[in-house]
Amino acid sequence: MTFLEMLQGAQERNGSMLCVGLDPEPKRFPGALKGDAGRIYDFCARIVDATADLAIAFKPQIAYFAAHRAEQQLEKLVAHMRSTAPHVPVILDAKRGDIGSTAEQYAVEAFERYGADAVTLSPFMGFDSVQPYLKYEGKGAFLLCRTSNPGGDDLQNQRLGSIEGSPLLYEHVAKLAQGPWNLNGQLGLVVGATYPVEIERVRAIAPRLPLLIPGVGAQGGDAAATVRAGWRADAPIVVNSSRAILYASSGDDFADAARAEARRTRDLLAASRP
Ligand SMILES: O=c1ccn([C@@H]2O[C@H](COP(=O)(O)O)[C@@H](O)[C@H]2O)c(=O)[nH]1
Repeated sequence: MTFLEMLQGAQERNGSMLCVGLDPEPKRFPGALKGDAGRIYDFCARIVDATADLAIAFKPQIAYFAAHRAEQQLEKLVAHMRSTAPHVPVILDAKRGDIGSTAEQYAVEAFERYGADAVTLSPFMGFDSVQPYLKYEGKGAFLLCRTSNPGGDDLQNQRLGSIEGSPLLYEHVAKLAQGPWNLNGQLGLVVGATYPVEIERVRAIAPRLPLLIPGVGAQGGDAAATVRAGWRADAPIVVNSSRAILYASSGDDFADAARAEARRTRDLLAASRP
């Protein structure tokens, strides 16, 4: 089954556009887990168990594991997701981007070591930095396009020509991903929920691509405006929330609180569909 087929399946089965982001910070863990980097797996597995029937995808952010020397816990966590929620795809948020020979190693890391279904990539180094990932049949890759952070303006909103009407950089990335770069049909784009106008623009350029949309929850993006701008029946949107779900409670009820916040967000997204 391809990544896109998995996404469609999870969207229908769980009635969801919500991606549960896994950004574990031991200092924010509750109770007996607090401060213990050796318990990252335990914390995340509880979140996975509590939200598996509410999510279109899980998105572990690799930095939160690597920073704590917890790569083996990430491997174990992906194996746990496979057995608990085999229908929910795993997007490894790694934002890789390097020359082809190095990209090949990053692709092995994402798809063979961790067994992810999709990965996030920076398109900044061009097509040969993306190509190694496309050789993995059925695996997905989301290219950073119009990111959720304010500094995204610095490059992504620059015009590529001097005349009025020349495309902005993020528009050009969307065109490449929708067209000539999409060799395996599994490319998608990252567009921030903090910029719904740009989501609408990306949707117009790339009507058939899945969009990974971080920025609701802790970053304050407008969930309803996001769905209005990006939703299409035939191209999933994957709206990520990490901290707002993971740290919905700092007490021993953290998994129940995470479930309640995930359900609230899933239902808000569903109710905002045009
Ligand atoms: O443009 C982007 C691309 C990726 N991210 C990642 O998404 C989550 C957001 O976490 P929240 O706690 O929901 O704010 C995090 O892993 C980022 O690295 C993004 O925020 N914006």
